[in-house]
Amino acid sequence: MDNIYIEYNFTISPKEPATEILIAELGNVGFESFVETENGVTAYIQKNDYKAEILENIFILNSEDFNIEYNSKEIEQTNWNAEWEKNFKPIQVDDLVSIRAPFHENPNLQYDIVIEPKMSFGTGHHETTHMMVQHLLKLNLEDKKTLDMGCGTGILAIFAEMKGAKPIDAIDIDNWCYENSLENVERNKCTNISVHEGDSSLLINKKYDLIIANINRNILLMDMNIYTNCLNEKGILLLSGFYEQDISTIDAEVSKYNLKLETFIERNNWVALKYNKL
Ligand SMILES: C[S@@+](CC[C@H](N)C(=O)[O-])C[C@H]1O[C@@H](n2cnc3c(N)ncnc32)[C@H](O)[C@@H]1O
Repeated sequence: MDNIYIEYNFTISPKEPATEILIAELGNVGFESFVETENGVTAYIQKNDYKAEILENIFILNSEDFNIEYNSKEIEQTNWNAEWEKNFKPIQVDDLVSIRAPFHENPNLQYDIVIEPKMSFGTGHHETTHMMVQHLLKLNLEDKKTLDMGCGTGILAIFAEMKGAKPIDAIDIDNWCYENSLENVERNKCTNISVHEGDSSLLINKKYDLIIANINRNILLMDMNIYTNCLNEKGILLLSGFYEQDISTIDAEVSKYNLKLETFIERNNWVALKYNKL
């Protein structure tokens, strides 16, 4: 019985950011693994963990902003790791950074990030993560007190430490991401990162030289006053998780707090913005 799984194929439109939300929800109800597909995601749950409420949860997720449909089938699981290895391809950013799973060969670039994402977001495959790594690459992070808000797998905090940032707080609202970040921090032998489970309520009386927040448009707009309040003078704020057409709304909000947009990167209509505090 243990190796009988139910495979769910979800079709999600538009695909982002609903895929991320769905993966987090499915993780909470016992799904074990996820493979992103062209139109959504395929997720697996052991048959003996399956409960009828799962379908209700998925139904609740449908909203005016996105639509999720699915079909499911029972499968006999043979070698899950082999499936995983087939589907998680290593990533390279600007020929300087490699992001890979422990079972991939090290391509020996300047920076080598090893991530076992399991159910968390943050393998470098997504445009937003890729662009945040590109921004970080260009910065001098030596001894910069850093916050990675919405850390997912911990990838950006880990890269910030590799570039000399310290101390670093990595925060995620999701318990799975918290656990996964702890594992990845250890896997990359990082010693300057504290991982916390929670949200912006953890930021009272905190101060940083650099804040990295790859979350989504609505959370960023909602919490911007708190993030910017934590930023030291001349500090840097990197934001991603939204589309090019959202720049004016985000910029109107961030500009209220004495920050100036210096530059941005765009990739497949996703953007990552760099702000300086005046
Ligand atoms: C787009 S992922 C980014 C992951 C990683 N930082 C990266 O760049 O690949 C966004 C993360 O933000 C987390 N998140 C969502 N809302 C949050 C909130 N209000 N406070 C903190 N984290 C949040 C999600 O659980 C998710 O792991």
